[in-house]
Amino acid sequence: MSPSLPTASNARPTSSFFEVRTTATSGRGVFALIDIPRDTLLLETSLVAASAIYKPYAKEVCAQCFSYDRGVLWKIRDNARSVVFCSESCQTNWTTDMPPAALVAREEVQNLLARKQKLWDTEIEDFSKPSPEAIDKAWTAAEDKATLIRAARSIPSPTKAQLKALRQAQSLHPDPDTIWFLLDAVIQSIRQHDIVEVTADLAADSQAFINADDLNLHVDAYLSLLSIIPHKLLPHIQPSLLRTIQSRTTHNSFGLRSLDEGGELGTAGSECFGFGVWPAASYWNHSCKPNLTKQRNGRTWKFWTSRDIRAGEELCISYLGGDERDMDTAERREKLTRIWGFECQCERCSRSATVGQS
Ligand SMILES: C[S@@+](CC[C@H](N)C(=O)[O-])C[C@H]1O[C@@H](n2cnc3c(N)ncnc32)[C@H](O)[C@@H]1O
Repeated sequence: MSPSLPTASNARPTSSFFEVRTTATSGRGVFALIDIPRDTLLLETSLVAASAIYKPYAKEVCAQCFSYDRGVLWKIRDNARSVVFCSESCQTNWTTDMPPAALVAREEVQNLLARKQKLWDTEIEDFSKPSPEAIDKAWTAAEDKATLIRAARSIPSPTKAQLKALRQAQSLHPDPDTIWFLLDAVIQSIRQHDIVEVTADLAADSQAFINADDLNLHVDAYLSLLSIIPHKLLPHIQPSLLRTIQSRTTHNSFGLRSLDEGGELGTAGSECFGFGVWPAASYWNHSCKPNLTKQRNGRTWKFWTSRDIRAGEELCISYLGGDERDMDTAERREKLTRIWGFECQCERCSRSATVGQS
């Protein structure tokens, strides 16, 4: 019997090629169960927990397949929902896949953002991550407001305090990238019921916010969503969902990049116009000498062996997307620590740390 390709539709991937198990230094990793020849397709997954296209690219990236053509504006537009498409079939697929209330929710968010013309500072200078206690405190305070807002929107005669909380939430200036990402998490959780459990299994970051402002942006986006989206979606906007997805994003995101330029297809040498979380693809550890290559095709990520693999070897991708080839150990470690927040323990780095190679 030939090894089966996992579908990885709704759980930690299992396959006759590999298994997920605990490593000595890097949490869980994926290990080959058998010898695997070069160029073998090991995993194909299109299950996305949430994704976002950065605001400057909103008219240049297809909302369905993430196609990007060097800044060309796509002509098929749905301005009311702030999405563009590279083809009519992408528009049809995107629209058909959306629950009707989600389409209305996108309109409400777009209306809100169009009214609030705040210019967002992209230069981040403060990198003091809030502690887990500060994060808990902020969400607990938000929950008190959320209870009032939910009541103001749901009961026939809300109290003054409930109406005040609703008005305050409606006057917030949510950050576009944050509110679109959180709304997408809510929409995906409606479309795929077990996505929260699947995402919760991923490596968590207890300090997932860049700084206190970033934490506030998330809380504000949560309260804004509660204050404007259709009633039908209110029960789906739960802090547990938003906190789960947010705390998994830093360790498990894949950059959305143009597919047409240098380096490994879909990863390096290209512009990054957004990001997303593909849970089944989030168990590969990083290696500075990877034995897998990855490629995105539309919403699907595929992973292949880039050389012959022996049973028992760990299967790794490069989080540096090919840049690792031109960097020395110190540069690689610096970049992985800065962007991904871990000190690389891969074989190449560990060897060079002991024998002084790059
Ligand atoms: C996408 S997850 C990979 C799976 C993860 N090890 C787990 O247990 O779920 C990325 C996280 O794995 C760990 N990791 C991945 N590659 C590593 C490496 N080369 N050295 C040390 N830690 C690594 C880091 O904590 C990183 O944030």
